[in-house]
Amino acid sequence: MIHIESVKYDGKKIILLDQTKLPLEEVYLEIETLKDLWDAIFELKVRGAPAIGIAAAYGVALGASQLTETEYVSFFEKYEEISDYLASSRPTAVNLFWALNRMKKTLMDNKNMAIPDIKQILHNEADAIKKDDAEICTAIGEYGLTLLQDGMTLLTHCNTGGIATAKYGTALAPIYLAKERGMDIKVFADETRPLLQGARLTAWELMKADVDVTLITDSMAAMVMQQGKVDAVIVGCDRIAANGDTANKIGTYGLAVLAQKHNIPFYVASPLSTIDMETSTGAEIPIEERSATEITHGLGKQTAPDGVKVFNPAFDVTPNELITAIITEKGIIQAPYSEHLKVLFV
Ligand SMILES: CSC[C@H]1O[C@H](OP(=O)(O)O)[C@H](O)[C@@H]1O
Repeated sequence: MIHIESVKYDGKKIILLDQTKLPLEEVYLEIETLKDLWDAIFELKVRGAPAIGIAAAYGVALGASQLTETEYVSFFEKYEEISDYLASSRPTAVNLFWALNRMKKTLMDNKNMAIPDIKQILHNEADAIKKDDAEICTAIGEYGLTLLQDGMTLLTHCNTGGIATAKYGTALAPIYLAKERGMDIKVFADETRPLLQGARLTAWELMKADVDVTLITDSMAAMVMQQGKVDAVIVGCDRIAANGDTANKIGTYGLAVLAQKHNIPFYVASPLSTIDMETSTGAEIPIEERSATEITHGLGKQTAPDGVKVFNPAFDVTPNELITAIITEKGIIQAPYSEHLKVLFV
């Protein structure tokens, strides 16, 4: 697999692969202000729960590096403003908050250090979050691989590949490892309306890795399952509640219902950083609602009448009872999730 780093930081600027330009252009943005980073996260120039967390970690490191406060109390106050600002960019992917919390803890754990040293420590911690994520996604790939057999066809939704993480991705990680080990795995990729992450990003990523991928519209998923063409569904996630209810890209819940109807395993691939034990059920997961124009003017072309009412939730919640297993870096978790997820955090 050709690894593309979608988020980098050199101490003065964050370099982001602009995912809104794919698949036609590979454009890298040089982000030097917090507003530009906030906008990049909100506009999905950087996207995917783990990648959002990594970008936010570099965001507070960048913001801290630009602070002029020379003593801890005022430095910390300004730092909190930076962190709270980035936390307001998108509400659903818990990795954003997990990364910001880890960075703030690092700052507080080093409050007796000199300010210049604190700034370097924050940079190092953000690098560690990225490095950890690459190892975590590799481990998710290894565990996910144990669920795959040569000749299987998988269906996936949205984009959960290398560009959404530090490497390999989550749901795509086992697919990449299978390819690297010479296994014959085929993939149906849902285009994933309205922003088409599946068509624009997953199809692009998998073709670059020479994986056999077939693009379908979201509405075709039912038919390919009905025709017996899908051996398993594997998706990513943005937040898993303590009982296993899972928020993921809009359309995921429908796939889970279809998978149950057709007796097809439904797997969720998730780093522990996307499991939110503070949120007890899916009903409490904040679901981002996005602008009407993403639907009425999909990618710039008007396809609906002016003034039409629109509902545009970016995510939905799959009840835990529809999930066959959750693939994490610590192993494959099955129901009862309330019991089995808790064990991961002891
Ligand atoms: C490993 S990516 C997880 C998750 O993030 C995506 O959402 P978005 O494209 O809005 O950032 C999608 O829900 C993926 O499954």
